[in-house]
Amino acid sequence: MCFWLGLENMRDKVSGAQRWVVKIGSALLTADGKGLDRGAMAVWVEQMVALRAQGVELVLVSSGAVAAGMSRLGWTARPSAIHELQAAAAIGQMGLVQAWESSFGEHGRRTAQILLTHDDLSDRKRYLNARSTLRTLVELDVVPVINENDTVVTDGIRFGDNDTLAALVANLVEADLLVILTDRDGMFDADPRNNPDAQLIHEARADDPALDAVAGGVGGALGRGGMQTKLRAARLAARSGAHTVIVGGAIEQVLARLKAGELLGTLLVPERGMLAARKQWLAGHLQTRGTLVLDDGAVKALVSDRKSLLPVGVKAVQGSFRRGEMVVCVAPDGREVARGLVNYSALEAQKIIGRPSDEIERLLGYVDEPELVHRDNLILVQ
Ligand SMILES: Nc1ncnc2c1ncn2[C@@H]1O[C@H](COP(=O)(O)OP(=O)(O)O)[C@@H](O)[C@H]1O
Ligand SMILES: N[C@@H](CCC(=O)OP(=O)(O)O)C(=O)O
Repeated sequence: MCFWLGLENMRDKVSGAQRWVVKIGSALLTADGKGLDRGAMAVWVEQMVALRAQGVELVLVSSGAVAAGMSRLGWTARPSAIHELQAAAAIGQMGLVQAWESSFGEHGRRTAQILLTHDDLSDRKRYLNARSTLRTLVELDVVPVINENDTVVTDGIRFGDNDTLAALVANLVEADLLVILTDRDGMFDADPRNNPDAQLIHEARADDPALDAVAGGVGGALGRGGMQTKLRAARLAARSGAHTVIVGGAIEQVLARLKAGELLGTLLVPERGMLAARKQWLAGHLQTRGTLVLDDGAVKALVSDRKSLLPVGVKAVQGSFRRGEMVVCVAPDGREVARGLVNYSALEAQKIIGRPSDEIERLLGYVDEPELVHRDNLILVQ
């Protein structure tokens, strides 16, 4: 079976990527169940700090809470009772974030803990809230360390779904690259545990149906998802135009070498570019809930200058919508010019339209964003 795309410039997409989501699985982080592998963590941190110094924005998705908790509790076998796994995750999460915090701290870097669920990211309002927190953290030069909130959902600990969570995070922060570090060198054309002759797949299209057959098996003793969830994650990340690399976390200087354009692991390529993918996602998925009537200046700012919509350029608000819902933007003559995800509810929007953004705090008592609709969340009607 041959997946080689023969596209030499594909690795440029990896080395040129400006925003990376790096996901590290339990199998790697916990040295086969003997607690957190702090030495390995320090080596990845060193590389992530170097990437940051080269201008790469980083978000880390770290598994390992259950495994770290099991080791703190002295449990040698993974329990099957979900409530025990949840308790282990709650205990282990403390050690996990402490370890990342102190390791990044040695390089003068700060970290922040974010616990998310898939449901959080399918709810429009929570999606925008998570997005603005993460954007702000990245702007503040802090590395967000994300795990699933295992106390309130159990999919992650049942199915090893942190791969999917990492892909959803890649969509959320509009990453151009998702790097999934695992205990194998990448995706092989058969499960290497049972097939010693299995060959590493270097490159493939994320949507190639032939990959389903090779990613069939489930994961190891600590990790749970195996290649299946990694492939699903790559496909999800591809929906917002991100490339995915599945690669061995133990490979020496793995992140630094990927940045240098070296051919490591398995590169899964999206079918569409980032902007086209995001606009298609916006266009396809949402019902509209209201209308914003713009003045001529705002129409020009959106259509000719490709800017965000600020409250100052809106003359009227129609309909009833909440933060995160889709609204239609019309010109003074009623012609639709764009649609997008709105940052404020209809009631809030009523209070801030026609006003400069620096007055939002005085008018509402808080500020979510200076824009009413951010240009990344806006599709122009051609
Ligand atoms: N085609 C394949 N190529 C590589 N690994 C595979 C494949 N199919 C199944 N696997 C298994 O997936 C495991 C990695 O997944 P998992 O245990 O969930 O790790 P992680 O904790 O890193 O998410 C590997 O150890 C490997 O045995
Ligand atoms: N939230 C869980 C992650 C579940 C899991 O097994 O994920 P992974 O090792 O990435 O396949 C934990 O931190 O233990």
